[in-house]
Amino acid sequence: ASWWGHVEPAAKDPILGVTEAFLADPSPNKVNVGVGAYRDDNGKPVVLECVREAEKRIAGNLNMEYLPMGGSIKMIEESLKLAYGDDSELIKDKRIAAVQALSGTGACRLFADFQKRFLPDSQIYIPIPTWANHHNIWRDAHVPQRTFHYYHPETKGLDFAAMMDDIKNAPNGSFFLLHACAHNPTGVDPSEDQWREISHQFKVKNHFPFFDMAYQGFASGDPERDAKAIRIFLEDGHMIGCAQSFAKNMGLYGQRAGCLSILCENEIQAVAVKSQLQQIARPMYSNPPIHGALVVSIILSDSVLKSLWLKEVKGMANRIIGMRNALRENIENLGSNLSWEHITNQIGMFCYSGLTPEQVDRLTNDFHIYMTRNGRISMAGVTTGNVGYLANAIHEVSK
Ligand SMILES: Cc1ncc(COP(=O)(O)O)c(CN[C@](O)(C(=O)O)[C@@H](O)C(=O)O)c1O
Repeated sequence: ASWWGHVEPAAKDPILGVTEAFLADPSPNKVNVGVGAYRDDNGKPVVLECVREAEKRIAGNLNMEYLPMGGSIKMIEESLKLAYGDDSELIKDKRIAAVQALSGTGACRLFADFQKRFLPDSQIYIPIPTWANHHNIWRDAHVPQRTFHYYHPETKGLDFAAMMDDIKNAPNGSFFLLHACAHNPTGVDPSEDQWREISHQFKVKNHFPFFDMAYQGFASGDPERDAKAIRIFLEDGHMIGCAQSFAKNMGLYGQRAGCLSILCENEIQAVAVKSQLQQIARPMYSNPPIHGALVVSIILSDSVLKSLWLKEVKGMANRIIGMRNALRENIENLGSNLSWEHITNQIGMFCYSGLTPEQVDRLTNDFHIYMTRNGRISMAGVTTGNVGYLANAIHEVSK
């Protein structure tokens, strides 16, 4: 008998499977608005100027040594300043346990495994809907999942009342997964006032907030503004966890550059927590990749390169905002009698269009347009060259 004859083919990943289907399509006017990867107005991937400059500085000073289990100290330092603030007292007081992670996915997984190991009876509340892979991550970490209301299908906005009910009704001291900005897949974020109410309720209930911040700078174009939710929670004294990614906002997708941080009561606790995070990493991948961490460190620690990065990330955000306006206008000009206001109300990489799975299938089969079946449109794939074609197809399948 064969060893692996019983192994079944895995189901297609709901997001990465769309990319595979797109690549396999020979049609010349195919459009990929599936995976959340930024494209320029020619539909091409972008390597930022600040990254190119960092690469020039690295070239010739090759270093292939192991990083420590916790990763690059410099990259961690710069990541924490981005998330917690340049002059954060918490950083000065060394209260943040932080390790370099394998991008945002790795940061979430490291946290989930840490949560399981040190609070084995805890569970986690995950928003409806959320990034598909969140469910896989906490499932594989064997942390039971609960859900909480987030998106309101009728208004295509936030279901704040239902969300607050779920927060109030959850057992005290529950873990909640929160998207810091640019919620995936809905593009719907709480307002600043709503974040303040959420933070207050989390204090009342002593809930634990775990922020997944995969798009800092990508939502509004301003990393400081996109960290507002985290800053509100920190001002209110919450102990938080935070997953950071440099995949989108620095275009380092394949470099797998990210950071996991856990705010502790004091330095002694932070040292203990960091040492345990390293013990989880060691048998998983031992230590993280060096190159992406070097690029991030060089850009964020050099004032000229950092301001170039800020300009470029704002440019990416602005192009997407421009495409939101263009897509909405194009569909409205075709005489659609549906409301498409949500396309410009929503923020970040994605538009939650409200198209049904069947309508999405028609977009793919009849128009060679690729998006996830939940109707999510990666706005980064929309260009001045394809926005008219996309609008027409959306109108055709939704009228
Ligand atoms: C909320 C959220 N958190 C974490 C990640 C992980 O990203 P990384 O590990 O590369 O830093 C993504 C990326 N999600 C996608 O953009 C997407 O939803 O299309 C895509 O990259 C993916 O992996 O699915 C995300 O949307």
